[in-house]
Amino acid sequence: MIEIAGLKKKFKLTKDHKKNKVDDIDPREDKDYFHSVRNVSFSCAKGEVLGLLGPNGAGKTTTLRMLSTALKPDEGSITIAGNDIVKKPLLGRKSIGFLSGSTGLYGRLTVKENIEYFAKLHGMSKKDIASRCEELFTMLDMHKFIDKRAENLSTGMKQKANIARAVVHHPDVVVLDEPTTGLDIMTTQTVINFIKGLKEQGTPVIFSTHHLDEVALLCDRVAVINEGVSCFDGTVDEFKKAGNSEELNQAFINILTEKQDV
Ligand SMILES: Nc1ncnc2c1ncn2[C@@H]1O[C@H](COP(=O)(O)OP(=O)(O)OP(=O)(O)O)[C@@H](O)[C@H]1O
Repeated sequence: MIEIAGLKKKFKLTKDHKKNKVDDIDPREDKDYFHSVRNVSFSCAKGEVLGLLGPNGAGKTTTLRMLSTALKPDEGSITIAGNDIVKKPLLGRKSIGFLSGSTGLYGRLTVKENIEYFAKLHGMSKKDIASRCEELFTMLDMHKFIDKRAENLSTGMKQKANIARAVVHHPDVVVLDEPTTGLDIMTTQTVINFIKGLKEQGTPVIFSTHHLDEVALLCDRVAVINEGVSCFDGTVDEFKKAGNSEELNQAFINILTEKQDV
């Protein structure tokens, strides 16, 4: 179980930003700071998949980077099995498997060498590394390219390898930032099946997406962020009810625009 409560994160504005400021000021901007995340709360229990939704710039990536401990929240708590990982970031790094757009691989190493290397960094034994790699290479359909250098991979192969890297240490919670963006249909399906597999194993999964068909296929819960503030957290059925539509895209638009009587 992971519980996120009252997260806030602001960034100091640079001189360049202030200089290039346009008239249409974002409500999240004050004199010196941009308040990317102003009040975000949601939770995801064992065996649940949560879809994190929001328009471009809503604060999803900033929120997920706080869950990964890459960013320290200004306020709020992130609790996994009773431990606040904001206060215990090392424990957080162990507990969370995080995939972001900038998750990287060493180009000169093969895929297998990369995954083994990150497993070693997590202190896994040789035996555990061998069995975990075999499991992940099968789940993510990677066997055909595990001996290729990472610098020679296609976008889809790279993403699968990055996912394997993110979860190699059996994290308690898996957090994926737009895991299917830019992938072809076959690779998207493999990633969707992989998330289903994590769910079956009881691992809570939180992923951000702009694709509501993925929410329909995978999610038990939905959290919506708009301009850095949580505006919905509940089950998929509650989401449809709150958005007054059986159709997820329409429910999402209605929740954002509060036209819930449409
Ligand atoms: N380091 C930073 N300094 C200033 N502003 C930032 C910084 N990082 C993010 N922001 C701003 O915070 C807001 C939220 O960004 P974030 O990347 O979290 O949004 P998002 O919901 O993931 O968007 P998208 O769906 O487009 O990926 C954006 O307006 C962004 O420009």
